Amino acid sequence: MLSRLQLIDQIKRKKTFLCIGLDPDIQKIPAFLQQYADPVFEFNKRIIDATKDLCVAYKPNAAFYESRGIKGLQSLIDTYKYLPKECLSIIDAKRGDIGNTSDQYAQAFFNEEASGMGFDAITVTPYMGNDSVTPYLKYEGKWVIILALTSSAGSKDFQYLTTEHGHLYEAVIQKANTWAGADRIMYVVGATKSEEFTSIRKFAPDNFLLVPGVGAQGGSLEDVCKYGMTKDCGLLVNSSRGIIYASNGEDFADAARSEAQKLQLQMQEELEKAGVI
Ligand SMILES: O=C(O)c1cc(=O)[nH]c(=O)n1[C@@H]1O[C@H](COP(=O)(O)O)[C@@H](O)[C@H]1O
Repeated sequence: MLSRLQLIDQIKRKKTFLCIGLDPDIQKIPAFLQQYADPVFEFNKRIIDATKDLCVAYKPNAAFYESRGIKGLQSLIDTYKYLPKECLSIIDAKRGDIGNTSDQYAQAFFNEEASGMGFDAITVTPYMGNDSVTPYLKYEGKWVIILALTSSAGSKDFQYLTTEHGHLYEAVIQKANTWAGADRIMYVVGATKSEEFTSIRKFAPDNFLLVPGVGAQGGSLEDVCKYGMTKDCGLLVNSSRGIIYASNGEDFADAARSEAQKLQLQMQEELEKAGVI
């Protein structure tokens, strides 16, 4: 469990708000790892060892594990257990279902005794509304990260629809911030949408935003910070492929470290510019 204060303290101490996405595609990880009993876990372990001082969060995306069946689930459990306790552990599961079903999803990812996994945070879709999200918020101290404005091109299909409360993504933020436990809600806003951060901050002045889309998807870290950073930082910026696949040779962990370091140095500059540190 990681409180808001602990998260902010870690950001200031490490001078970074980097979240590293652990999205290991078995086809893309270095071939020499195939000699290990669990190549995916070995890959993640080495990435984590090489980067843990440069980031404040790790985000395994469930798809990359579930696609490998039982073996993948074991890699995910072992990866969860290996994550440094000081870092925020986010399971990127993008779940959303009726309350009775969400209870089971929440147990799967939050209740370590039941499932072997006790992540600090989970990504969820808001489409089914309050009763689909409250089962996650019921877990004291856990974070719920709601999709608001995604980095995908398809975000324009629904998220920009006009409602009486502004665009749909703005209505989502206004509504979710009234729910019990809203102080433990973060929102996903894509780095590719930096021009929208100002309006998002009107409705979510204090919430942390999880921002994927720098690196492989081309979002600008500088713009995200310019429009989205708060006095407490308020941002977790994710990069997955840009870091974990920096090399597919034996030096992959060193290469991942140097990509993470580049982002950390830019983040330090932004934190200094904004007076956070
Ligand atoms: O919820 C997410 O993390 C997410 C939301 C979004 O709008 N866009 C997005 O790319 N993501 C995830 O963030 C990661 C981005 O990976 P890279 O593009 O490789 O850095 C992937 O795990 C995506 O599933």
